[in-house]
Amino acid sequence: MPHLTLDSISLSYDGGAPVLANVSLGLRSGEFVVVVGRSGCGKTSLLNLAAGFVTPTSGRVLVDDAAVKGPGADRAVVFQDDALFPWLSTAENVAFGPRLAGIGAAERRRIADERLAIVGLPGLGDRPIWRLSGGQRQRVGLARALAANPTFLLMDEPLGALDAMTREAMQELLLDVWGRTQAGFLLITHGVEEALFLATRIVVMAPGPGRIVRTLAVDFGKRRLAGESARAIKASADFVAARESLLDAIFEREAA
Ligand SMILES: Nc1ncnc2c1ncn2[C@@H]1O[C@H](COP(=O)(O)OP(=O)(O)OP(=O)(O)O)[C@@H](O)[C@H]1O
Repeated sequence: MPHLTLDSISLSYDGGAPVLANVSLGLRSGEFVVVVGRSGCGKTSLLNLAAGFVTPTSGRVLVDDAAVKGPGADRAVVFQDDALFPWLSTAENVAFGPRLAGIGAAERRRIADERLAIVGLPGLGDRPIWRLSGGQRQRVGLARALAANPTFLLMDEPLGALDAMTREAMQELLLDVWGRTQAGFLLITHGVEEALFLATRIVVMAPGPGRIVRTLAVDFGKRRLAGESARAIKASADFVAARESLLDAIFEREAA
């Protein structure tokens, strides 16, 4: 099974103080790993290492057994800012990667339409980007990431700019897409409930220097995909207990 590995990573930018110290993290196909932690603990740096945008000061980033030397089509990235091209149509945005890969117009359109259907925007391919809502634009960003059939999907606060209701709908969509693709998902969020609802594994980081302080296996997302309602899951005693435990870990509170 394909796996992405961060092995004993340390990172300093430009010879400065260490931002990450001895961080090890694995991501396999079919896993949904969510990284949480206070501002500045190095979450985005971790994702940028996995994406190949940043090189570690020491340690190794591997896909299977091969060293990552830069960005690759196997690792798609979705940012908070959807970063769409306003001068291209929705379908052209989705099929931007396939266009760079030299795929012809008809096949590009087929890929775009299929990915738009997966993210719940069937038939919107011809719409200009400026006529989409914020939530729709974020879906297009997700569809674009899916266009390359990535093995790993790396997401940095993808829902952070959305209003609460759109965000909840997008959480459901992410679960659905994860369930269909069985890619390995790595997501950074400041939302504790979001982390619990989506993850198969939650990784808690702490700053000074950035490091992993706790790892938590959860199955609320799997329960949702098995048909339990989101409301029932979030109101359940085990969800509430897991939320408290996660908050303790993030804010280093002692258990009462
Ligand atoms: N390109 C860079 N050059 C120098 N320092 C950087 C760079 N990127 C991040 N840093 C520093 O590294 C530390 C970790 O930043 P990072 O963005 O990885 O944390 P984060 O946990 O994602 O933060 P937030 O939750 O606020 O987004 C911070 O002190 C930040 O100022």
